[in-house]
Amino acid sequence: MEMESIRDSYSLGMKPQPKSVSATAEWRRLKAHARHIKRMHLRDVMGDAARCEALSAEFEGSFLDYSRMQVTQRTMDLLYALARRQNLKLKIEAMCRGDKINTTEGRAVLHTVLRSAPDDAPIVVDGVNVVEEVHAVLNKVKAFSEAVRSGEQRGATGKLLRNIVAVGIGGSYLGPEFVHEAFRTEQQHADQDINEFYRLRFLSNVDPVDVRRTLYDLDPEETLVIVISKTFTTAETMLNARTARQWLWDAMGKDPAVVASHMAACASTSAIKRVQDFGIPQEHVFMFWDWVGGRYSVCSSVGALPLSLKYGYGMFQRFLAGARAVDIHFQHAPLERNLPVLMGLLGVWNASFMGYRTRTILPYAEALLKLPAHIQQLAMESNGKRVTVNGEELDYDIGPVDFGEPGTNGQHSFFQLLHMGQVCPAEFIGFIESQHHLHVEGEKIASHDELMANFFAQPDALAFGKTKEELEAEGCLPELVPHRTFTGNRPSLSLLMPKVNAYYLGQILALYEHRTATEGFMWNINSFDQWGVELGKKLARDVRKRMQAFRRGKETLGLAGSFNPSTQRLMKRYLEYSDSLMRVQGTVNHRSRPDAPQIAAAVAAAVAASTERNCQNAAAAAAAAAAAAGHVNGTGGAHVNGSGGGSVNGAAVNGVAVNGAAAHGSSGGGGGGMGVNGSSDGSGSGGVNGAAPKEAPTAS
Ligand SMILES: O=P(O)(O)OC[C@H]1O[C@](O)(CO)[C@@H](O)[C@@H]1O
Repeated sequence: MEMESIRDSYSLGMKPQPKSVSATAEWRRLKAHARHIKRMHLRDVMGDAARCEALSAEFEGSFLDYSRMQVTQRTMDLLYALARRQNLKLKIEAMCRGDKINTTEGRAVLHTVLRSAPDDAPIVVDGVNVVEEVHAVLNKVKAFSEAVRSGEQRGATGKLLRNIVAVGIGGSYLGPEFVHEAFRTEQQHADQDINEFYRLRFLSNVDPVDVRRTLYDLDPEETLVIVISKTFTTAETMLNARTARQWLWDAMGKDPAVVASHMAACASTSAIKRVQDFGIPQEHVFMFWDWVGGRYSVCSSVGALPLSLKYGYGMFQRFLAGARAVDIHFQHAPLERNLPVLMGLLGVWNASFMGYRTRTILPYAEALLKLPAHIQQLAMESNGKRVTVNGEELDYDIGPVDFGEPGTNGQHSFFQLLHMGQVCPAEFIGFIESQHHLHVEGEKIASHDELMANFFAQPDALAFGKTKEELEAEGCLPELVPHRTFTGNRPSLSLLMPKVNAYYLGQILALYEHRTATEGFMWNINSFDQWGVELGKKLARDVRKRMQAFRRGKETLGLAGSFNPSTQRLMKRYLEYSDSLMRVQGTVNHRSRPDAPQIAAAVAAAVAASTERNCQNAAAAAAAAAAAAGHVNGTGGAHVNGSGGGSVNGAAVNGVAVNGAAAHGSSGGGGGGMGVNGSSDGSGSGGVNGAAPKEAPTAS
């Protein structure tokens, strides 16, 4: 469909849009109203019981109180008027029926179908009923996860597959991880010993430290690696996937049965050829679709597969049910009673009319430790835009910077700024029931009550502040009064939910997905593409090519004409310095934990030497240190093995890989450990626990 016709179909039946929403009368009224509101202080209106009552809404036991937002009923009425002007309800309907509202990619946006019921009315995309496709995949996930958990599906050597390693990044990681973090302590599953038997880990960063941390203590024969990538092209994910595959091959041989038994994939239909080329059999491929954005994909096989393997499919079904409940609420509740719509309108009010450029998410539940990170990607990759759906520059502020931490930890991190720095609207999420009841004998208060005392107190501290007069009345030293005055009038909303279980976790997920979409619809932007992530990836490809050429000796360090002087200088320093360090060979023995101080000593020695601007000293220092360990290889480098260890600056460096140490089957005296290879020529020869690279040192 041509862009024009897609846009026309999308705007079918909608009021004609002015050039910019900021040109509408509704927008101008809100702008004028904001000037009035800025003269209001929350401490002057928070005593109005009728106002507090009016500025709240409830859905299925989840209670939203937004009376500490800098709004009045008039504000909300003006926001509802703008929502109607912006055809908000029609846009929600268009999204949920499968219109191709992601106009720059010509795609529908149908993450709601991921939690549809099997007998829901068909939703057809490009001639296909996607409801049927969704349930075919969910059934496949159910069958596979049950086969693995029952022991029917085992590894290549017959062992149970108890370790699940999910390889993915961005939306192929952050959503599943936030849910995993919450499920881990959810009592309903914790009682099931079988869930404790399984270990779920996420390998997202291409940093070899993430590889090591994820794999170091796992038995490859007991491990199922799931490669999660919509495109199956993301550089970080694919290198980590090849690394994990090599790790499996190192342990069990390069037999196709190894990948067939120990790897699976979640990928979009357009990536199927790449998945097959990687060697993963079709029965282990769990599709999702181009009409599911990465940051909206946790309800697809992206979340379903790892979470069902770890917790059982039933848990994931309850999670989907919670999300579905909010989907229905979002589509049918009136604006004034619609929780995600209210949160979205308040987001628009704060960003576009009150001028707040940041927003903090504060779940008062440690189980939601990873929720802020998920919402960061969801909100900022969706609404961090600069043009409208029609490509016109925005002439109004949108998309705040989102950040957050669980309470009460956040209070000891950035609350100083929240109370006395720039104004940053806060979103407090609290729960009536804890996942874990604890009242220590002799303590006057149960731990969850202590947590929730802060959930109730902090919003008032932000809203009311503490005046100069109050401080003086308390006898505050005059010279401290300016430093201890709290201006207050800092907006927040409070969401009080029953508990963190699978169902309400699904509700939270959908609440924020639909809050994000509401903001985008109001701002007239495309919340479902992400062109902004492309340029950095392309430049990294250029740098990668030059680094590989240098490592292969085909590139002088001049790098002239390729990069600006700053990048050239930085790359030159990195490449020279790391090249010298690579003569310090060691193996990473995944089964032994190099001591952090020892690593620090090794690197400190190399850094100390390099500050004399002579990178050769780094190798000399490291070689001298390793010589002290009695292992010097033929190439003048130093081999510090995984067992006897060596010494660098007096600290024993035990099994430390410094910047791409070559690896080989044995870790010297360390017994059958593994090395993760980045061999000195950068060619990656040998791989994880592979044959020693050609220039690998041999322990004397
Ligand atoms: O699932 P893929 O295709 O590997 O993409 C991973 C992530 O990279 C992005 O495309 C850019 O961050 C995200 O939207 C996506 O979730």
